[in-house]
Amino acid sequence: MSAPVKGGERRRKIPGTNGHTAGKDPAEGRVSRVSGATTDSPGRPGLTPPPDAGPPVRHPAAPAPGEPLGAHYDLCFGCGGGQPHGLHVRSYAGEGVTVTAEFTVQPAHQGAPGLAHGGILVSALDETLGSVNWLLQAIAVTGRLETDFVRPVPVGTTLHLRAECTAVAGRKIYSSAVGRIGSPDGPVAVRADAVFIRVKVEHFTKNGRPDEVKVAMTDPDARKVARAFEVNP
Ligand SMILES: CCCCCCCCCC(=O)SCCNC(=O)CCNC(=O)[C@H](O)C(C)(C)COP(=O)(O)OP(=O)(O)OC[C@H]1O[C@@H](n2cnc3c(N)ncnc32)[C@H](O)[C@@H]1OP(=O)(O)O
Repeated sequence: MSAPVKGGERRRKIPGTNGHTAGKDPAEGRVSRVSGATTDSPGRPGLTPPPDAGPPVRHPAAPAPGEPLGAHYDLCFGCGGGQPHGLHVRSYAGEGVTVTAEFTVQPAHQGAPGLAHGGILVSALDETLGSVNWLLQAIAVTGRLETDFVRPVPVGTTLHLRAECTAVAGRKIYSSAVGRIGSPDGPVAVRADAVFIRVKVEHFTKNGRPDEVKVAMTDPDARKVARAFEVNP
């Protein structure tokens, strides 16, 4: 199912495309799968923006490029400081509607001996992609996330992630991300495309634990609260 591509990296063969991805990966300087070939299933909402999608617009109140985004919730597995075995992803606003992030693989994150578990890598991608929504000042949850695992990631590696919003259509926010080993220019280990769906705070109070949402909303860090719950579409 995979076709070899440059540098020994492999990409999924996309049905009907002769194995080539038509799109440009923002981190690779080519057209993204999101805007090019589709992996969408018939009758299922997918990762290809519809024709009426527009470019993402960075919100005027978005943090400046280089500014750390911090955690949106202390107990978040991806970014929270209160999860001993969490990922402790550190993310930073980038130019435009982009985010960079770093995640160091710990022994608690292993799948095979000495190597990161694939689900952990997806979580790091999800966290980074989710942080991009803050630059739109949008509260959104992951609807769909598709990942290519390109290289194994050893324990102790710092994964350098970069995510970019590529399109917005109504409540749908389309983004892509890449994770590189050891440095922002290192070899690609993982890539992902995702669609996030804007939600209101009721998504968390109705589906989660309302009392804990209330407590989180009293956090003295007003920016954290706004990022997590208060910026509504
Ligand atoms: C708070 C700060 C966060 C910072 C970073 C966090 C990083 C981590 C992010 C996460 O991991 S979030 C947790 C994982 N995700 C979830 O738990 C979401 C679970 N799913 C849902 O709650 C609902 O399915 C969802 C809110 C996504 C959609 O339900 P709705 O009833 O609100 O939407 P609806 O079904 O009416 O669909 C709205 C639009 O989204 C589209 N859509 C919905 N689900 C989709 C999907 N799965 N894939 C693609 N598109 C989807 C749908 O086709 C439609 O498009 P159109 O407007 O064009 O008609």
